Amino acid sequence: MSGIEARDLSFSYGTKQALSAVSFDVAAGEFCALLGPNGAGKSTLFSLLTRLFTAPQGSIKIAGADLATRPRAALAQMGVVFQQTTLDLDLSVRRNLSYFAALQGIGGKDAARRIDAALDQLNMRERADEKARNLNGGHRRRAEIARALIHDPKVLLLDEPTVGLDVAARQGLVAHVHALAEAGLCVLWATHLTDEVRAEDRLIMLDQGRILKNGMAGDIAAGRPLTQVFLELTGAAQDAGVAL
Ligand SMILES: Nc1ncnc2c1ncn2[C@@H]1O[C@H](COP(=O)(O)OP(=O)(O)OP(=O)(O)O)[C@@H](O)[C@H]1O
Repeated sequence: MSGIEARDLSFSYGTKQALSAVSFDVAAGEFCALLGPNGAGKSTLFSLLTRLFTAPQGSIKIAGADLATRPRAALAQMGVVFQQTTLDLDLSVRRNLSYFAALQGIGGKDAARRIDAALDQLNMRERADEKARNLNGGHRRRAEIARALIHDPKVLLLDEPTVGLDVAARQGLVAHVHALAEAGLCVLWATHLTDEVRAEDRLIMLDQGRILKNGMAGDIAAGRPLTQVFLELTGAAQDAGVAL
């Protein structure tokens, strides 16, 4: 399998159980929304998938490579966009990308070709020579996604990448990343916003460290507004004192 295979993942912070027996697959060419309210366990799951934390039990395969026993091979197939921006704001977009390429052992003409290709995929080539500081939030995010694609990964992980963006920039980013999945990439997109999920996406609904639903978003919504289904299933509306 060329995407993500996660089996029986659990994780605790001391006595606080953040994930319980989480298993799922995301295939190549799939856009999978990982939807969960605050505290659901999305960031913890990302930390396990990116090997920031070691899973005490269960297993993770990235493009067929086991993260525990073949970490280099697994991480080489992974592009990651973290919740907090990690661009150097004083450098141009191109320079940010070329530093990342150098870290991956990619240089010279090969790096230049890959950087142009990645920027084209995000429609960012025209901005290549602008300082990251001068870009708006949406363009900074697109530059970060381009950077995550330079080494040509098979899997792209994004942890709530639209936080702080206005509606137009959010929609633009969602559309760009869907296009990447349509081109064959396996995408895992963590969010707590139901309007970022399309009916044809895979949807994994996470709450209190457990998977509540895993299937096609349209099937899970079953003709009802996804927001309402999500609020009912997670009990979030009740917690917030909102009548549905
Ligand atoms: N360092 C930590 N120490 C103790 N508990 C933690 C720690 N980090 C997270 N938790 C708890 O683990 C659970 C899962 O948190 P996590 O950050 O993974 O959720 P999340 O879905 O990413 O939430 P958000 O959308 O708010 O970022 C929560 O109950 C959280 O309070």
